[in-house]
Amino acid sequence: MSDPRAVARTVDALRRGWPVAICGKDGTLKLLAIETADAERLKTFDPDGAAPVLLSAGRAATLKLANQRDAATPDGPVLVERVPWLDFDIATALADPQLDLATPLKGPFRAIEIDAGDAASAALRLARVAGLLPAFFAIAGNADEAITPADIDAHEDADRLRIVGRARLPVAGAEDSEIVAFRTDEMPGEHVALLIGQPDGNPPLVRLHSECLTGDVLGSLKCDCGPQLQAAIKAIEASGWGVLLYLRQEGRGIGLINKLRAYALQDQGFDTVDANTRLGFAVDARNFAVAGRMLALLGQKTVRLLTNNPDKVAALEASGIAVVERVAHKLPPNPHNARYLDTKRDRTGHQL
Ligand SMILES: Nc1nc2c(ncn2[C@@H]2O[C@H](COP(=O)(O)OP(=O)(O)OP(=O)(O)O)[C@@H](O)[C@H]2O)c(=O)[nH]1
Ligand SMILES: [Zn+2]
Repeated sequence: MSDPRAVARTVDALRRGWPVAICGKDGTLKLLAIETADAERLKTFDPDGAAPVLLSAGRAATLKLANQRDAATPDGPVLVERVPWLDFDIATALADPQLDLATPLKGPFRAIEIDAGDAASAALRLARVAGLLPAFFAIAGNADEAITPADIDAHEDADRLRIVGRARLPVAGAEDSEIVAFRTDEMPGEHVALLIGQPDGNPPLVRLHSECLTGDVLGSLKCDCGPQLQAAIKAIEASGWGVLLYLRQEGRGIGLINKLRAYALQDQGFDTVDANTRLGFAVDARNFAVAGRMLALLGQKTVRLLTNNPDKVAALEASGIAVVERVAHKLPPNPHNARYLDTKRDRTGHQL
């Protein structure tokens, strides 16, 4: 029986810099997240200084470790051999690509075989759930308390979402609106839907908006999120009726802090795609099954979708929602987001 609450406890431990353990199909790994560790914690966790460093394939590629990996798992996690000079500071530099320009890495680093590959892959997923850099000290061996990869999957299971509250919410541009809030028992993020207007027999116009604190709240010009959010409310209102889903998937699912790390890499010249990859994340880590579940709970299984992103259409369809029309949602560029929009068009298949 998988236990999603165990993941909540594990995420909490990771963020406090405490060791955790994952028991996979092929072995158990005891893990210490590098981001929240320090030299003293490392000494307690690994008195012999022998724990290898677990990194993502994307980070390993930057470190030129990719070609040393087991050919059977080209996208899998990478384990870096621990040698005496690989101390806490060097491990931190391995973990965080923001430091690459300031502290050119020494090396040579050597990738070694991973026995507990299932647990290692799960550890990288867990880092994303915790909003941490995907980099750990990892020791193979037994642990008293360990979560399983299935626990992590259950933690993200959209089917566990339910409606927990609703109220009338007139908003600027759409006075006849109702807000509906969703959550699971385990996840801290509370997704909301704004139901705009009244059903008129036609499929609702639906917008899936992913949280962007910088764009939605602070008016960041680096992306198009803020204007897209406001324009979506207006477009739905003008169409008669529809639903805006506000999904708590900040930074395309990697969390605010990791998105800001991606921004720092963008300041160094990398685009939005390469920044995510260099940090060790997928280009898009969002789970749109969440949106499918929310629409199903609202009784809307057939929609018109406001998006330029064909992946959103495909993902909604895969979660059982019929998308009868894609409606373009383009906003004029500004000097700060022109490159971001070009990258969306050229590298992530957005129809712009
Ligand atoms: N990781 C990362 N996330 C970003 C970046 N810029 C914006 N975001 C996030 O991207 C999400 C918005 O997604 P977009 O890719 O802009 O657009 P989309 O939702 O895929 O597509 P549309 O429906 O066509 O707008 C929000 O969660 C933002 O926080 C970035 O440079 N890096
Ligand atoms: Zn944004």
